[in-house]
Amino acid sequence: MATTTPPPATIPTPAAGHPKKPAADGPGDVARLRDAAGFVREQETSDLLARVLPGLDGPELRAMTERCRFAHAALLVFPPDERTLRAELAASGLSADGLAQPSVVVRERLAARHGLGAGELDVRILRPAVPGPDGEERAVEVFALTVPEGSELAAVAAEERTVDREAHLAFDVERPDPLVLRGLRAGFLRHGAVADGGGYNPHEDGTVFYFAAPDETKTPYRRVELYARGDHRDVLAEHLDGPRASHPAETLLRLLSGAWTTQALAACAELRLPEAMSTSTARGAEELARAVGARPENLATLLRYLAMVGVVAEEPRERGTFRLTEAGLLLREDARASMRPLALMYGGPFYESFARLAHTVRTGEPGFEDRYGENHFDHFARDPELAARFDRSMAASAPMFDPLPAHPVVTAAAAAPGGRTVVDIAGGTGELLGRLLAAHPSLRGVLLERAHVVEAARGRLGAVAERCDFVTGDFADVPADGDVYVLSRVLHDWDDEQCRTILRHCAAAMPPGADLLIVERLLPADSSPSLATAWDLHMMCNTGGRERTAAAYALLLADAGLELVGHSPLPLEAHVLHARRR
Ligand SMILES: C[S@@+](CC[C@H](N)C(=O)[O-])C[C@H]1O[C@@H](n2cnc3c(N)ncnc32)[C@H](O)[C@@H]1O
Repeated sequence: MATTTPPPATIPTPAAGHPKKPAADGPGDVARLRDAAGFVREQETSDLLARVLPGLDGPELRAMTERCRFAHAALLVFPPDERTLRAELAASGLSADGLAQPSVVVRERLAARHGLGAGELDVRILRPAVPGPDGEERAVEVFALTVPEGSELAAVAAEERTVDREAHLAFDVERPDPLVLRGLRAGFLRHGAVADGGGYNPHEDGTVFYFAAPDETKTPYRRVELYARGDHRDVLAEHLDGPRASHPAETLLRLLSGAWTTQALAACAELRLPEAMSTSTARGAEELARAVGARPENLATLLRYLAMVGVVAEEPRERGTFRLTEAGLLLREDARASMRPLALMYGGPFYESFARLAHTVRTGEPGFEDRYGENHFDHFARDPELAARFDRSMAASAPMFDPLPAHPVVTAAAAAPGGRTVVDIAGGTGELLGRLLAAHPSLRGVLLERAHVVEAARGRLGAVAERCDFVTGDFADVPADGDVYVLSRVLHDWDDEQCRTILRHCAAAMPPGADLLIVERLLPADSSPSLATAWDLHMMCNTGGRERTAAAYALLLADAGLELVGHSPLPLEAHVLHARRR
């Protein structure tokens, strides 16, 4: 599908005639069209998905088959003129009377590939219908590049016919919504397909996601398309952000301008732009500028950038007006697990410390300490406003705690007679402990924190604070006699030696049958992309800590006389590790 398609041009139906000989080597276009039609006619969606994505089977294949259906196979042909194109279609058993539209996208791709001006190329698109094995509505998508007799474009045709770069298979997504699209996309990527561009077509009100098929794919088609009716640019932004085949300099330019995204999000939060916007009604830059106290022209520039990264969306039917996306909604102060404080932290103090990353790599000293002259916890402790913002920014990831009240260690403690106690070590403002106590009225809690954080936690815990003791202290003060000990996002703040000390304090305080739950992101054992890899850099630069693999945590635990008995995933790529005394 084209991302932008001008209005249709009608090509008059020619008198029937014999197609001319192909202008180049390899199978002629009639044979290629006939093969494509046969392919479309025969394929069952389920079989085809399994061939496109080898390894896809069982419930995942069934789920995908329920959500998308094979819609067309596409190919590029090279007729010398319109009349021949129609004759070739007829000779291949395809309807020759459809409307032909100019195809902007394929024309531009061809021009870029062969170093030609797009104006020199006439590319049309037709979609003759071909029913599937059970009469399903399908088509062959035919792109036609006009290659007049004797034209120099014959060389282009010869190469394209051999490599068949425009050939692709397309699946229409049934009842598309962000969840379904993310699931399908994840399935494609998991089975070796690679994101390869896409776009939103306002004329058709449809969103297309392109993939390069996996190397082991078992069809002759190397590209696959998922097509979803409607405007799904939020999901598309994620798709386009992934690894793409592009010029190396383009890759680097995108990476080098990454800091601008951090600052655009921080500016958006600072201006309280999300509070002035809605997800349903689009507003123009002038109106928004009045609402947030900004200069309209400059705000329009910021809005366009924010639209590019998917935080706002430009209204396709009314250019220059913008609405908030689901991601943008999270930057509102009053959103559940608001990310506004995080945006201000990453665009503020942590932005400045990251400018010292090379210093950290060279010397081992955290960039934060080089910039502010002290450890980041001490620095925040001396600035109540900053401390409150840091505490709230930690709460932004609180959805990762959602499954923890149902963790077997917690439910067993809650079900045990006599009332059990959960000790949350460096528990912040009690985001996690509060959830555990609210879910299990039989549990009591102890929150150990630094003085200023204890005060904030007392205020935040509300009614469950009655079942909680607040202890001001250090890691050396871990209370004894608890049943479940929690270390959530604490160990990654510290180097290995400091972690051993913290874990030894825990082990010394834990009665023999007690459990320890550790919440952290785990570095993957291989080089697969993960949030932990990014936060590994963040911890190194800001706290002198690090993210670790499960195996590295097992070793640290063992050094403190503890044993890792298992771990399970949590939302936002976090994990909960379960340890006991050996
Ligand atoms: C990254 S936050 C994690 C907070 C909370 N556990 C969570 O997951 O949201 C780390 C916490 O460690 C606390 N902390 C730092 N140094 C500490 C120390 N020496 N003793 C006790 N707590 C400390 C900080 O105040 C901060 O709240």
